[in-house]
Amino acid sequence: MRKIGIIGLGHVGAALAYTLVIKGITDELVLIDKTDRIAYAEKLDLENAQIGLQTHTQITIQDYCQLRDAAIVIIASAEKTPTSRSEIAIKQQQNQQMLAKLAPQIMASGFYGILLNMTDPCDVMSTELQRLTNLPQQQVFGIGTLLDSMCMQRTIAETLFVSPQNVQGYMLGEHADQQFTAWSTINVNTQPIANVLGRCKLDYQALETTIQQRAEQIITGKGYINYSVATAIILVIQAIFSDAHLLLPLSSWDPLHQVYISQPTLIGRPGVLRIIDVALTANEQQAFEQAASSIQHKLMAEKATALP
Ligand SMILES: NC(=O)c1ccc[n+]([C@@H]2O[C@H](COP(=O)([O-])OP(=O)(O)OC[C@H]3O[C@@H](n4cnc5c(N)ncnc54)[C@H](O)[C@@H]3O)[C@@H](O)[C@H]2O)c1
Repeated sequence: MRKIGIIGLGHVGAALAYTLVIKGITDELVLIDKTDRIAYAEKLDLENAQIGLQTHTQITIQDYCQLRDAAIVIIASAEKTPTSRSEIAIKQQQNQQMLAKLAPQIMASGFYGILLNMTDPCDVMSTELQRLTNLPQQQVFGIGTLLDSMCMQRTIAETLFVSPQNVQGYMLGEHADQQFTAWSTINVNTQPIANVLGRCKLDYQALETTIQQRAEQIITGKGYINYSVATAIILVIQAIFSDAHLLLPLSSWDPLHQVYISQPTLIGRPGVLRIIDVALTANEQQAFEQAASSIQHKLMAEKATALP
């Protein structure tokens, strides 16, 4: 039996629950939100939706004990959707306090599966979540720059008139605040992007700006991102269930910097299998170091404000 838990049934959690149900990816789904009526309404709506499906998903709500034998729990709870990426930092303290309440309840159930964190600031909160649950680092990670990398694939694909699937490579660093396009990792139609851009005389800086603006435009436009992020989470869930050994830019533990940071991460049934070292250019390595410092700084600021 495949069992998944979702904590936080806002825009992301609800879109994810719907996608899991209509694709028949999980046999059991545990839905938890701080508001009972939201969880109850989502259960009824998803149960009605199943009348038109050939698959069945058993849905239970508001019961942390049900997480005991879940394979994966997705943390999609937040105090309030940030309306801009800069607001994410302001929400950090509230979200940290929220995770401090959730984590003991998850662990009290006897849960020993994989925790996938969505809550922003993603790298900081993933670090916190591992500390709070004390689960092995292999079993805790965040969505990191996966969605941002999808934005990069789409932007480059549209510019060069190719399928986004023909664009491989990563956005790395700290999701939202200090993320960067690792140009040296990007191939288009198997060619290094440097060759392709050189031929088309395209400007890296202009392209980087368009990539970075893509997610921001969605957030300013409708106030949140849900469909694309739900798809990104489904990709991770299926890689875990099928033990795919898939390489994705996720927020995983970096022993050198002692933080979670978005880096190329190999995913399979146990969770993180290993981090893949990519040869970055000197500038990209510097951007990665800055991202690590930014995450460390936010964690230290959090500790300082937590003191009595
Ligand atoms: N990394 C990414 O690419 C990415 C993309 C989209 C969203 N996000 C992040 O995902 C998180 C969720 O986004 P959203 O748009 O769904 O937010 P939202 O505000 O729509 O939903 C949050 C939900 O969490 C619930 N909640 C709050 N406190 C809770 C608690 N203690 N226990 C259980 N539930 C609780 C709220 O009731 C609400 O339903 C945010 O932190 C957002 O920034 C990350």
